[in-house]
Amino acid sequence: MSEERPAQAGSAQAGSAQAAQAGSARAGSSQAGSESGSAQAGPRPAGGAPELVVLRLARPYLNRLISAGLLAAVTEFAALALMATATWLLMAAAGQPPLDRLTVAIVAVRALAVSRGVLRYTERLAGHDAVLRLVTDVRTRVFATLAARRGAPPRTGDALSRLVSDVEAVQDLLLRVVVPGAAAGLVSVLAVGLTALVSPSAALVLAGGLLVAGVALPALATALTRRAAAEVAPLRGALAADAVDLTHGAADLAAFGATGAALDAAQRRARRLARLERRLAVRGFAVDAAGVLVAGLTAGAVVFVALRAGVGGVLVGVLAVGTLSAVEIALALVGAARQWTALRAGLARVAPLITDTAEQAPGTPATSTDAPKTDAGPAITDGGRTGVEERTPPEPAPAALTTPSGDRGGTPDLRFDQVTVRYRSGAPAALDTFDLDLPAGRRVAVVGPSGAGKSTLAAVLTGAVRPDGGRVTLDGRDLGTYPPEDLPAVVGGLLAEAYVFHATVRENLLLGRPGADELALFAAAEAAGLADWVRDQPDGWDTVVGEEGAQLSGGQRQRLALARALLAAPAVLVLDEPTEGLDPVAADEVLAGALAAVPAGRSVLLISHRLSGLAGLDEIVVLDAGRIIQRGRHAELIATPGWYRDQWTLQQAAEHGYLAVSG
Ligand SMILES: Nc1ncnc2c1ncn2[C@@H]1O[C@H](COP(=O)(O)OP(=O)(O)OP(=O)(O)O)[C@@H](O)[C@H]1O
Repeated sequence: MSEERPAQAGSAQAGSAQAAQAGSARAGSSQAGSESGSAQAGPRPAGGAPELVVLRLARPYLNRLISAGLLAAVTEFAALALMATATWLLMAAAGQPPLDRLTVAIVAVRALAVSRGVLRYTERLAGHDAVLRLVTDVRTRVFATLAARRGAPPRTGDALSRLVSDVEAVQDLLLRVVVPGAAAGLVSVLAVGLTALVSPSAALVLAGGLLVAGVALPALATALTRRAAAEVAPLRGALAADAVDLTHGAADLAAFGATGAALDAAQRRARRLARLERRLAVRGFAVDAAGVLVAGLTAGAVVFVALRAGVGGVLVGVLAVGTLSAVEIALALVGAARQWTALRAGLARVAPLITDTAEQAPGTPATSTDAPKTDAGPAITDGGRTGVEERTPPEPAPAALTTPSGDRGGTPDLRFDQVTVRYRSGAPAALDTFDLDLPAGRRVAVVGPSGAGKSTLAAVLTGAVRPDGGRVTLDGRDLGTYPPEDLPAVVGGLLAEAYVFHATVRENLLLGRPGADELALFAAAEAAGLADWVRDQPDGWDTVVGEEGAQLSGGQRQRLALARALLAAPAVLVLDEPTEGLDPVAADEVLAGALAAVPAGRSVLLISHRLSGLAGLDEIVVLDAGRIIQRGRHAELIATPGWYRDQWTLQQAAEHGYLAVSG
């Protein structure tokens, strides 16, 4: 079966060229390495091969590691000696010799059987003692490097994966590869030496068998599994990152109708991982079976040669069993090689973080291994359809926000009819018999104190919360009867605390309208007050915004989320606190820009705790504890005693001073 290339996996996962690019970068960063015959997942760290970087770090614990290796060798040798002695005892006893001739062997069998357990325990103790000390050092270094990369931190899922599974690769390298490998090598040499004392020709045959078991088969195992194994660790990292996006960004994915695509991408990745792991297991078992065959053939050949050399019957039996035992010990190298192959990608990911600590200054962009762009999730866009390649955005041509390409029909009339929402039975209603008409083209604001039920209204509209009573209809059709995938095109927009994905600005915007052209992107960014910032970035639309938009200011994050909602341009646009985190002047500008950008004929439901900028709206509804306590236009409401007028006065005073209000 031919190996699938990571890039192909990426394209399959995301179903588009752009996603393939991101997917291959995320899931297959090791491709280059594997193609060039190396299983590394990224560039070679400054300190050389990843294994050498790790082993160099192990220097302070060298004595402990050597002790562990020697104890492992003695343990294996004790096992071999036990088998050989027990065979001699059984075969010699068959001849019914005087008991005193067997005494030494009987005592030896007992001593070896007991000591094997004790030795194994001591070896494990010594090995783990050294390795756990080393792993603590490695974790500290990795953590320090990740923490220092404030300029371009890796994703939470990815960082977690590095801290946990990749660092465990260091542990496994020593405990499962280096120590048992060294022990197997040492015991093999001893076994050949002892056999040579009995029959040099049998020793030669044994040496041949041991070379096949300890060198040829491990090399075969490495060759058969290297490429698949190199893809597994980055895929696991990508899946961890998917989990972060799918959980933290669930509401936004749903609001833009992208949940299915994101889930599909994650599932494709999970299936790819399962396929690779199955392939690794099948090839691994095949090599194991070949190992058993080699053991049998070597034992047969040793017996044949020993008999021809005139070795006595009892000793031939000892040689046969000893050979089986020795080859089995050498076969541990196959397991070590497989482990090594599986560990290499993880080691390659962790090694730069060990060597980086000193060099990586805070704020320094990450190296290509960690370039956030490579980690950007392909699942959030259905990209590859923009055709926009320029690194620096050009000056935008004047453009109005256009609606998405598909004809969605006219704007439907939205109606809330006695809607009641209760999050828990017995708890006060978050929305209590709420009524609202939003005919096509109308613009309504819902305001009210914290906890009044404003965001609950948005949640009902996006289908995230189902009413306990009453109806929400679009052109008379119950909202609940719309397929979830159709709803975002009709009603949606900016949710409270919108999630910004660790991807480029472009990819974040395209979540709103996959395939939007650059003109549309600019129009939305302009309306949200983000375009100047994009133009100032060296990477323009390809600027990576960091996990949850960490590399943006709070205001920029909000503008990005607003631009995405404006780009989506559903028939009924919901804007939940669109100016949250902006200063009053910027908030007024952005709100005015956003409302002006909504095409005529589309409806707007604006949710806000800020009352500035609402004068042009058709209606303002004041909510308190889920109930409507006031409604009317801005001019009417500030002329009427009540919550709205009080709040307006307070907010104006806070923003402009009491003199401005009284004047
Ligand atoms: N997921 C939830 N589970 C339980 N109760 C909730 C949940 N979401 C909101 N509530 C409750 O419903 C009521 C209305 O909350 P909602 O978030 O709609 O208010 P809000 O007007 O948007 O407030 P704010 O302006 O502070 O965001 C509150 O009492 C809140 O505690």
